[in-house]
Amino acid sequence: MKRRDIYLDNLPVDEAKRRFMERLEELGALRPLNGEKIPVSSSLGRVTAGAVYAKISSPHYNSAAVDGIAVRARDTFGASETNPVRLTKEQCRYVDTGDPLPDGFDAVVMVEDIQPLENGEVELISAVYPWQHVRPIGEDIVAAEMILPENHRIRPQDIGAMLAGGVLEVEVRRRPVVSIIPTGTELVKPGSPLNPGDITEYNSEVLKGFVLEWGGTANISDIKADDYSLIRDEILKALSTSDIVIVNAGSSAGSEDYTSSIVEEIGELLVHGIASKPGKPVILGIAGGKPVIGIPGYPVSAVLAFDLFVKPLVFRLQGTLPPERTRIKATAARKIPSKIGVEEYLRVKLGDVGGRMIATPLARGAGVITSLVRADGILKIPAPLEGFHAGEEIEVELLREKRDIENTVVVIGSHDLALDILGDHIRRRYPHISLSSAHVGSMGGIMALKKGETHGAGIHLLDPETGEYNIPYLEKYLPGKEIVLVNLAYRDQGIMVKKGNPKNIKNVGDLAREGITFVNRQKGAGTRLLLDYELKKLGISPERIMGYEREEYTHMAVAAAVAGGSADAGLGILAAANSLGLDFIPVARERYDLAIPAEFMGLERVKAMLETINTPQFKKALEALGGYHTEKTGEVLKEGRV
Ligand SMILES: Nc1nc2c(c(=O)[nH]1)N[C@H]1C(S)=C(S)[C@@H](COP(=O)(O)OP(=O)(O)OC[C@H]3O[C@@H](n4cnc5c(N)ncnc54)[C@H](O)[C@@H]3O)O[C@H]1N2
Ligand code: MOO
Repeated sequence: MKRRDIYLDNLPVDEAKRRFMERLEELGALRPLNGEKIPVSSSLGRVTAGAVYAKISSPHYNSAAVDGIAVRARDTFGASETNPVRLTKEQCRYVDTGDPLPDGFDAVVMVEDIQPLENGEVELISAVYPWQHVRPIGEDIVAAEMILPENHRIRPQDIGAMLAGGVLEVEVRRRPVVSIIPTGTELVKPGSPLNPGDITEYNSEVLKGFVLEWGGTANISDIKADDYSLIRDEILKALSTSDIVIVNAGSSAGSEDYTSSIVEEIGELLVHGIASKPGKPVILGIAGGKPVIGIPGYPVSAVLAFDLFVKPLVFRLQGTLPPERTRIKATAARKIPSKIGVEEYLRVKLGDVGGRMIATPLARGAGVITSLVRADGILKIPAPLEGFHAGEEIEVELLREKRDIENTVVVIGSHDLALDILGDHIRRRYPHISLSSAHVGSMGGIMALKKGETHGAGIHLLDPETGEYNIPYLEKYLPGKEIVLVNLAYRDQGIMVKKGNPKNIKNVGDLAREGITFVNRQKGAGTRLLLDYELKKLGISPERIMGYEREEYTHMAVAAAVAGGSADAGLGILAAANSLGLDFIPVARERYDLAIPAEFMGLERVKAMLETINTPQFKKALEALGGYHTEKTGEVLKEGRV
């Protein structure tokens, strides 16, 4: 009979860590690994397994520190401008920087400070003291002196010091070996044809990448199906060849989640389940004196749990501690709710706007690996908190350099592929500048402008009264604010339907037909306002559209819903339809603008953005998407107080 594992614990993260580390410590499993001798020239990044001592002194002879003449200091005593001292040929020798100091000499005078005379003699107008401008034996390193202590991560300058000290080989800690076992009957190797239910196995490569960054090595085993004895045998094999064993997935409460029972059978199960989100179903155990860790299957959970529990081990086995991430203070852009009793790790985007660091949360789903790709930082919400209010000060751990964030222009508002292309083109022209765009709809963009949280808003808001785009909304919501309104493009909006238009949808009116399911955009999205405007013109009430309430946040998400078959139609841009092979029924040509507060126009990153918008390369790339029109692209449509 299949046994279903139920979580044993819901331990606070710190408590789980303490329990695990203390037991490993008791067993001696955290002792730094033994050393191995390797050439100094390939020791970069490795950790010394013992102190390193110099074999020779550096310099190993007394050497001239400058170009000039070697002298005996006492011969120069008393020299002054009014009483120059004359040295004979025997009393001086010309030397270059680095030359050995000739026998019997004890100082060097810089070539600039001597007055050569015709007969080979020289005149000095100031005295020198003994050993002036001489690098004596051992100035840098004295033979037998300690160059590096034990447990020191070797840097380029350390390599220089060792080689100068005559050390050619160094004893470094063996790299910790981490075995990673991907499990799951649904998993297939990257590149395999994908049938419904198949999942591309990529966690192991992500985890391996981290192990390498941390100084270890990783072995990835073949994918193991969800089978108790297969997984157990693989763990036993891995224990004999590695220092840490990771089982990926199968850590939750599913009927095929065996890891915790296996750990109980072959060793000691210390923790199953922590009060963290993501990362909850972690398994911490020990077998054969080595850590065996069950890491959740969802990619973000996997990365987080790996960071919490495996990173410290990889560093400890090398005799070091993990580096700490930089923390900065930021302001929460919106309310960030969180469940009490669970420590939450939220990925956030950061924007440096008007002197404040603004943090906007990214998608929370544990399966959204791109939230980690896009994240600038991690916000840890402590278990006792219910989250944060909008505007509250929070502390964020940086995943990117602060300088890169400070060189990022923030555009919040409606989603448009043109922004992705713009970001790419800005980076081509200015490698140090990036564009970060958050997709909250046109109205969300205007609100972000109002709150001073963005350098620009991407908007396409049609005023149903006047038929005018954007300006009436700026006047209404940002009265008196100095704004520069720049056109990004005109674009075709239309109904996206499956290839061949199987439901024969011809216009907006058809969306209300029996049997048609629709997928909408979120409230405040310009595309949704356009739909409402078109429906109103036709006198169709939204309730008649099946799926009007279903909201997606981007054109691509709407296109994906249509391509995936969960909706028959959705409103969006031609480029989104094209990219997923959908048919497109044009509805309107609309104006998509960037609204930029005048106060930001002087910023280098904003200037770089506006300059890039005006390049022929950018316009050409936009046109190539299909459905974009660039006649007005880059044109300032309004400037000044609205
Ligand atoms: N009834 C409950 N179900 C679940 C709970 C719960 O508390 N009660 N917790 C959820 C949480 S939280 C997580 S996290 C997941 C993790 O469960 P597992 O560790 O058992 O992982 P799987 O269910 O096997 O996989 C989850 C997901 O990730 C994909 N996956 C797995 N391995 C890989 C890999 N190597 N590369 C890429 N993707 C991978 C897998 O196919 C699934 O889609 O459990 C919840 N369930
Ligand atoms: O805790 Mo799971 O790890 O949320 O996704």
